[in-house]
Amino acid sequence: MPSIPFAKASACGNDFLVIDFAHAGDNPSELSRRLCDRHNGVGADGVEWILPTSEADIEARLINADGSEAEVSGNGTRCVAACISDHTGATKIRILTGAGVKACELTVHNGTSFEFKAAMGKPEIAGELTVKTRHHETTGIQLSTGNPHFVIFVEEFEEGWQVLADSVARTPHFPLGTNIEFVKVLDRHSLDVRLYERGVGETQSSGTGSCASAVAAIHSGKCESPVRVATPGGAQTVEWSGEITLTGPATIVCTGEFFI
Ligand SMILES: N[C@@H](CCC[C@H](N)C(=O)O)C(=O)O
Repeated sequence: MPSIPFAKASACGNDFLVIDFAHAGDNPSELSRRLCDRHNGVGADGVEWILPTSEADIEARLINADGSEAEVSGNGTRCVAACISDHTGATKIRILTGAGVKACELTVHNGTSFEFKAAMGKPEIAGELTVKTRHHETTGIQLSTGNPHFVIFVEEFEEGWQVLADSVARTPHFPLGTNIEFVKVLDRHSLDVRLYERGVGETQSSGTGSCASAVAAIHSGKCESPVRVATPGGAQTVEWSGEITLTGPATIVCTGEFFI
């Protein structure tokens, strides 16, 4: 039976399959959709397809659960780093993504659980934007942390926030789509965040989303670096002074074979 070997890893509940690109076949987008299907596949928020490169230790190409390609994932990059470290014992891993090389440094290791501090580059802050949808007018901060984000500060997470996020992301303001973060400021160094990701929907956590939330909070004077970003799946720490660094866990959950 032809099959594809995979590793599944989770970073604060944001789960990824890490697979050699040699198995991607001629339609990686369709294959990723099948693999990520939570009922008929392995189940994941995305696939990190890995391949050799001369520019870093490894290249990782991210395909979201819906088959769309994304520039980078903060959590997915740490999941790749965990798999590489598990195989080679390396403690410093440079990963080429669609948003440049991300350097990951191992900070904690216990069995199949890892923690890395990753250099995530410089954010590009487009600024405040008001988006009108059928029933709402929503103001947020539009920025890129390698991929697109729209950060909305809220007092409380209102019921149905996922529906609002979906309709905001579909407006013409975001021709390439966007990830949406609803952000509650807890104090000068901590946030509570809910995430609605491009190509996935609601997720437990997001690395680039945590970076975007912290950068938007610091930029608008609500917080100071470092910022602890709590999400339903767990917490990560974001530091920002020029470059962003992101510290968080990644656990290898299982390995297996997907029958094609
Ligand atoms: N969960 C990720 C972001 C994954 C990519 C995103 N869905 C997009 O399309 O930009 C993270 O941890 O950063």
